[in-house]
Amino acid sequence: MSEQVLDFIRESCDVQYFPDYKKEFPVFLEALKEAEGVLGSGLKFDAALLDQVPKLKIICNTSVGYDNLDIPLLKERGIMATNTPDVLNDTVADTIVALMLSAARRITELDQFVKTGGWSEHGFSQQQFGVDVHHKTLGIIGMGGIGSTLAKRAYFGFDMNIIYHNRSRNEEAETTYNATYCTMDELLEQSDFVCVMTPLTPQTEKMIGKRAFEKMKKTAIFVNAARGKVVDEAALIEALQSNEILAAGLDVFEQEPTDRNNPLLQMPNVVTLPHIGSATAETRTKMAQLGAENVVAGVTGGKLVTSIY
Ligand SMILES: NC(=O)c1ccc[n+]([C@@H]2O[C@H](COP(=O)([O-])OP(=O)(O)OC[C@H]3O[C@@H](n4cnc5c(N)ncnc54)[C@H](O)[C@@H]3O)[C@@H](O)[C@H]2O)c1
Ligand SMILES: O=C(O)[C@H](O)CO
Repeated sequence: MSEQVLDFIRESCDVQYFPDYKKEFPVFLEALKEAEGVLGSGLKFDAALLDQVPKLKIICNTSVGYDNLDIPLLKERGIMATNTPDVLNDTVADTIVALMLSAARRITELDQFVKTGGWSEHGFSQQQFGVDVHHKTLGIIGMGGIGSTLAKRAYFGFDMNIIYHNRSRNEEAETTYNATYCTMDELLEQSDFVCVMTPLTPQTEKMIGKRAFEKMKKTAIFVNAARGKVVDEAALIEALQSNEILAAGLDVFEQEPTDRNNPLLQMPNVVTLPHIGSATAETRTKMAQLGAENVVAGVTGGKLVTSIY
């Protein structure tokens, strides 16, 4: 949270700032007991915690995903909740393109090859060729804000054929990026790149599992920048180990931070990132500012900018 954003909130509210609330949870909890609003990322409130914070009117998530929040419980308690949609679409879509390119062109693997002397010792061989991204078929599961921003880059920047699966048709993506709606099975069977971009919900949890990987092409590259739990990670590991798919680009994992012994971290054909989809200085500032506007509105009785319900 930048001083600028904190100052914006301070114009209307008393602020107590915890750069890492988990490290000083008892002090944070004491502050929370008096709080009318809370702003942060990954905050979790169960019934027992809510019982201790009677003045709380609003929880502002500084992320677009809000699977950390128990929405039915918050509604029942009359507590408002907000997230940060749209301001991060471009940055997250850029990250996904980076994962696609890195996995297809073996960028991180070859970076290590050069830096550890492999190139000078052994030279470059055709076994190290990658595969093209341009003119391939990109399947997007979850054609929302980020999915359609990715479609734009893939269609205009890489001449890709866009197919998608979503809860409902996205007419803008169909007309602007020539995206074709298809069933999940059709998408899995036809895509060269499968990118999942849905929220984590009871319906999407482990949505991509053994059966889905079996449906994919053997040459498919799987990219997940949504939430780790949308994928059955054991099935992903198995699919990579048995060459059911070619490679993967992952920004998110079932457990974060990932366990050092997670087999995905040992695979040269898997590109990993530490959940940094939106992590640029510019975008994180926009997300914090949007959260700040919401928290001020919630505490002072104003109109919320991006209410979840
Ligand atoms: N890696 C990161 O840093 C990062 C950054 C931003 C968002 N995310 C994740 O990405 C998710 C999507 O973000 P967004 O801003 O595009 O959200 P969004 O709400 O704009 O889009 C999500 C899309 O998924 C679709 N969807 C939901 N359930 C579905 C289902 N069962 N089957 C098919 N489609 C379904 C929705 O209809 C919607 O079109 C977030 O909820 C968050 O979990 C991750
Ligand atoms: O949901 C989100 O916004 C990301 O995961 C965190 O930036």
